[in-house]
Amino acid sequence: MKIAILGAMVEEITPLLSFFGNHHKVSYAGNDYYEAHYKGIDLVIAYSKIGKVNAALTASALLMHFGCEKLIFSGVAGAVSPELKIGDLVIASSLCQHDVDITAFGHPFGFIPESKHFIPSDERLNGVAKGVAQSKGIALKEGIIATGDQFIADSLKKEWIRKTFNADALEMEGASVAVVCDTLGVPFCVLRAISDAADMEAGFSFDEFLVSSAKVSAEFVIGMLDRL
Ligand SMILES: Nc1ncnc2c(CN3C[C@H](CSc4cnccn4)[C@@H](O)C3)c[nH]c12
Repeated sequence: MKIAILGAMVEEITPLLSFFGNHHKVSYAGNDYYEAHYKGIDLVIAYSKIGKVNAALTASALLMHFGCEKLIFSGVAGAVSPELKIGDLVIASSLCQHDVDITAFGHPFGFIPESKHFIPSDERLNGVAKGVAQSKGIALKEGIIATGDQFIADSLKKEWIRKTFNADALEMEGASVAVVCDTLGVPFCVLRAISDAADMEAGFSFDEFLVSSAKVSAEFVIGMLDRL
């Protein structure tokens, strides 16, 4: 089994590279891919750089060039649901693009013709995650994650996203990874730990909690590998 573990920022995969110490770096199409092995699983670990375009390119390379058969995204996110606090884990039930707007042609926000409005994650991978959460006594919220090419630091924008997409968390890469994996028929899940509340304090909160929240997500992903 060959599994991809993808982040957007180097901080999101650093805990993974530390854990899987014995890795081999392959540079390809503008990214560095780290190959490792863990309990009989071949791993390819990478970070895409920020945003939907970068994430789509790296996810495509992981599947089409490296032949990964499953993809797990690990990283941080802004909270939309008031239940979610810093460090809390959320796994996507489905993902959408909050910055897609062709409503002028009668389409709902986030909808592109011949595409899915909300892309569903793989139920089996999500089930593994829930099992890990239960066995470790960790809270894991399953909900809609909204993706867009904007760092949201504004309660009004955040509220619009919550109202328009019923989102529980937001970030900048998940839905594009979802489109790539769903289109290529590769099971995926998107796991994120909360780094901020996507409000006017978001920038400061993000800077303070990026590293610790990225570690929460990465450690959880490692726990999932033991159950795959
Ligand atoms: N409030 C929020 N809005 C949108 N996305 C997020 C995220 C998730 N990641 C972090 C990072 C922010 S941009 C970036 C740019 N420069 C430095 C650091 N981060 C981007 O990869 C998306 C956490 N909180 C978010």
